[in-house]
Amino acid sequence: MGLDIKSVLIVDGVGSNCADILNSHNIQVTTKAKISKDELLKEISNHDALVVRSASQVTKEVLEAGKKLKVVGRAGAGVDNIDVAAAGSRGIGVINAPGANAMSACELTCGLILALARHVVPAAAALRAGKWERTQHTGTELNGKTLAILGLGRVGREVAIRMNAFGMKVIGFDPFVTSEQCEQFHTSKMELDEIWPLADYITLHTPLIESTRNFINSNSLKRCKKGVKIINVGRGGLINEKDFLEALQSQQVGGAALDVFEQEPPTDPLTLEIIKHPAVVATPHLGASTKEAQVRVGQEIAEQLVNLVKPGTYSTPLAEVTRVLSK
Ligand SMILES: O=C(O)[C@H](O)COP(=O)(O)O
Repeated sequence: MGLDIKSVLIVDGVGSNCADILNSHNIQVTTKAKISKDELLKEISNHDALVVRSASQVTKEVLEAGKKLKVVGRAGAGVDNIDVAAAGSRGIGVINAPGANAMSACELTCGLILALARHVVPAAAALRAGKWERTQHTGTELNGKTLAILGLGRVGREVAIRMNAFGMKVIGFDPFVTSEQCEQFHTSKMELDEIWPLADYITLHTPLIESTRNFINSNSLKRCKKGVKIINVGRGGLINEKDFLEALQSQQVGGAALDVFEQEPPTDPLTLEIIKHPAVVATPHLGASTKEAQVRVGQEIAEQLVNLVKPGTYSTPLAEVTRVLSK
């Protein structure tokens, strides 16, 4: 017997295919591309399930207001915007679509590494402003440089495969991946202490949890090569922004490409100073923002929800973050 899900609230601009699939199974859908915290608190009481991307914060308060709420679906990978523990203690399941946007996040990461190496963004901005600057934008080759990947999950290992093809030496850190597994994607597994002094580029692909918060801080940065380049398409909280700004100002960090921030959209003056720094390329959390990824995440979440109502309808496996649905 499946869950009784009659009405789903979909927010944060999740692809319309998600609603179409649910509708085709007679599940009612209310879609609000943008929703304020107050509106969410009010609206959630009418629904059995909620589908979000990263914009909405599914706090304990929201979960408590969801009197009928049985499931929260994350149309994407990271569940750091959902209070998973509070959901678990209320018997609310949390599901996600962990692999569905990995390729898009990987491709943005690779593009940003190339953009940093060849000064693409500042050179293009100068030319748009009418300045023909060639010597100022002499870059460096990636061939022979060392790329450190922190977090060798779905995104990290795809980045390893592609940047290896550019002739980069790929080293990586992930306590949950063995050296033998790393060999399959041409990566040398190392401890963090070994990685800092070797890396020319460091890219972050760990989830944001207590042990990874502020992973990049003054201590780690001072152990890096002067001029190290940092790419973050993971989560803003992985970098201590105060320490990072200081490292940019002292040129200890020689370049950075940042797609995610501690607060989104960013309003903190310190974050804004980082974004405006000439050595920084900043994008507005676009890692998963491709047509293909959005179709996949919308479909995966909708199919998982339908399977919870009518078990076995789709072959999509349940990506359950909380283990409460089966209780
Ligand atoms: O965790 C994720 O899946 C990515 O950061 C994408 O977030 P988004 O769905 O808000 O684009």
